[in-house]
Amino acid sequence: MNQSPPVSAVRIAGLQQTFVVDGVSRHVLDGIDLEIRTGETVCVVGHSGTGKSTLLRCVAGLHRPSGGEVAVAGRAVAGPPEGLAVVFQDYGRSLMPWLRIRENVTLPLRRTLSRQDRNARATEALAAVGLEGVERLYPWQVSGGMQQRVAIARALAYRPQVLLMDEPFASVDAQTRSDLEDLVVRIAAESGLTLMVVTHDIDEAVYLGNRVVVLAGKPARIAADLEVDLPSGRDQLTTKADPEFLRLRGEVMSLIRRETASIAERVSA
Ligand SMILES: Nc1ncnc2c1ncn2[C@@H]1O[C@H](COP(=O)(O)OP(=O)(O)OP(=O)(O)O)[C@@H](O)[C@H]1O
Repeated sequence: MNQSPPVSAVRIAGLQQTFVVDGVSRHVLDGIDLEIRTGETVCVVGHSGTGKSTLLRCVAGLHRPSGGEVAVAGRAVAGPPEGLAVVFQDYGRSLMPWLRIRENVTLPLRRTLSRQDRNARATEALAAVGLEGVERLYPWQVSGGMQQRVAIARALAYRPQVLLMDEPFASVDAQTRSDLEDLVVRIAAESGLTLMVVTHDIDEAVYLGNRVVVLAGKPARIAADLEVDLPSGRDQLTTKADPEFLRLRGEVMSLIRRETASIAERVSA
């Protein structure tokens, strides 16, 4: 049988991004080529200010690239693409405090689904993130970790094919962070979602990812694109003690350290 090759969920080719602020131009991304296969989780790490969020925002259609191409599910991105959802770090700003949790989750579905279908989706998505029974509360009546679960539920209720997460767990405590990481691992395995996660945390990147992409340089390029060859049933204790986890973690860390050292050299020169 003649099968056509699967379309990449995300395809980035020759991406350039330059910002001009007060007449001063800053070249942030230089020729980024990246392909994310359907169902894959790709984590993007790099030094602070390297351009990780800029890359994610180009995929989300929130920045217009200065050059190159971005396509989601085979379609060129010219604005927020259909079938794509984003979870940002700051749940405090992404949830509407005057809406109950159920209404926050159903908000993006108002134009497309009946009230009954929206509510069914919300119930299902809130259950998927372990948040039953809080539908009628307001976001400020639940903990920070629960608010971030609501933000994830809202993204899931939309049933995206591609989910982008920008430092999604940076604002929660360490225990909540590992719970949310496990939640994402489970959702990715069960739903077949394609995930792109931007994170500062190297352990998190290796734990969540099928691949870890390291951005480095000014302007930034892809310094490494590493396959994570760890068993899929990941677990905070056994996976993080696996020799392959420790090897990859060390490799990513040394790439980022090398970048930090070269920044320090440039500053002192
Ligand atoms: N809209 C914008 N206008 C001008 N400059 C911008 C804009 N967005 C980002 N930048 C600049 O681009 C560079 C990369 O920013 P970006 O937020 O993508 O980095 P990052 O790697 O995500 O950083 P961090 O890890 O600290 O969040 C920074 O120098 C930032 O000031």
